[in-house]
Amino acid sequence: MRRVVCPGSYDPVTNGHLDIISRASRLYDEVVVAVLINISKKSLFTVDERAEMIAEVTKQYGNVVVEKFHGLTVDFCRERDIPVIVRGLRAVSDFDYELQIAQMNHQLAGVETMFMATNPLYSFLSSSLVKEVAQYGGDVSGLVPEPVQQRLIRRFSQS
Ligand SMILES: O=C(O)c1ccc2[nH]nc(Br)c2c1
Repeated sequence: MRRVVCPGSYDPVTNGHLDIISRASRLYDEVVVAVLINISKKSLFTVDERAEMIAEVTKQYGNVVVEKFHGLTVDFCRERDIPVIVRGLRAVSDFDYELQIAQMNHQLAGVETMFMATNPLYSFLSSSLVKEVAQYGGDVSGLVPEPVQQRLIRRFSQS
């Protein structure tokens, strides 16, 4: 079974992420979306909320599973015998960092990284920017899945 992992913080999942996940789900037998638990980084949504949102918006693909992890991505891959990481590249500016991480992951554990060019519609998109816009009442429809938009509206109306 050809399995890949799509690691990230997904705080929250955006349509850019979903574009990569959906395309990977058509290329591989199973896509494991690995939500990073990073206690040193303040997040808007808890890791469980983030995982729930991803599971909700990917369930129609039928071959996407969502897991949570902390530590090195290559350790996650080793523990689950997953040989490939899939990462999106939004713009040239992503490449330097992503190449460095990919080379380190190969050095550490022989894990390969397959890069996918994100849909140009989402090249400007990041979870951080979406949160910033939503925090000030900006309309992020079309940038995040509808359930995520609703959660953003609720979250910022509470604060
Ligand atoms: O949302 C982010 O922070 C983020 C980062 C890096 C990324 N690469 N490809 C995608 Br889609 C992507 C999204």
